[in-house]
Amino acid sequence: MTYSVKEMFLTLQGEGVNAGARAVFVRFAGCNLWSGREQDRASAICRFCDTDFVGTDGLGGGKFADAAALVAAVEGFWGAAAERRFVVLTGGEPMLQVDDALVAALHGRGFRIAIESNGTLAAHPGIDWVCISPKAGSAVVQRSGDELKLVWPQTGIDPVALEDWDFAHHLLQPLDDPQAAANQAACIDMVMARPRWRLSLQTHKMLGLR
Ligand SMILES: C[S@@+](CC[C@H](N)C(=O)[O-])C[C@H]1O[C@@H](n2cnc3c(N)ncnc32)[C@H](O)[C@@H]1O
Ligand SMILES: Nc1nc2[nH]cc(C(=O)O)c2c(=O)[nH]1
Ligand code: SF4
Ligand SMILES: [Mg+2]
Repeated sequence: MTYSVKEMFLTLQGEGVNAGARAVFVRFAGCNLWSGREQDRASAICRFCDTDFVGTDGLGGGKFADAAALVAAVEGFWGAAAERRFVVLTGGEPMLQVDDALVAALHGRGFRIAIESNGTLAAHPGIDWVCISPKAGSAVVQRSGDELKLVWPQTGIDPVALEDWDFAHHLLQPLDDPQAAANQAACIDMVMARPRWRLSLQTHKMLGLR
């Protein structure tokens, strides 16, 4: 199938348990919880998105005719080195496009595959690191994985109710909005009160990385 990719880049994973790891990011175009148009934000299910995922016009983006073409581009960003090949599939909502052919082709070139997903679609079973970030008002079907990364505070979600979801790590990531400082304080308070959770910071934003 043809994959629509907004942008692709080599950076450090900024968030979550893998923060600091060198990774190729593939940002798929499109999401099922917001059109991506500002005029639709107030009526969207997910209203706090910090990302432009509309179209295929970003750096490294485009339409890739098949999995082999997409993986060749990923490999181009990574370079020849064989050690610890790591790709993060994000978006937009990557599970709208990730399929058997892409997972097999990435594994065939030695990549460990992580996904950043809103959890409303089942994660592909071949993915090596599943990060799910639930959104209030959506039906989360993927309730197991490697890390649950809740953007917090978020009206309509109680973190305590997510503590028994089957994830190896439960993370709170401060909502990046004009109240960022208060949001960070709220996350710290929650982690101090409930040690199941730990703090995830968007370190790429602090470092000026993509
Ligand atoms: C842009 S989303 C793409 C992947 C997928 N659609 C999702 O929501 O998980 C990547 C990550 O950024 C987080 N995120 C989006 N907007 C944010 C914001 N304003 N502050 C903090 N994290 C945010 C999401 O919750 C998710 O963990
Ligand atoms: N460096 C970096 N780390 C990230 N972790 C999750 C991201 C995302 O937008 O999915 C992201 C991103 O956009 N950049
Ligand atoms: S689900 Fe993810 S990509 Fe979609 S609007 Fe929300 S944060 Fe953005
Ligand atoms: Mg991001």
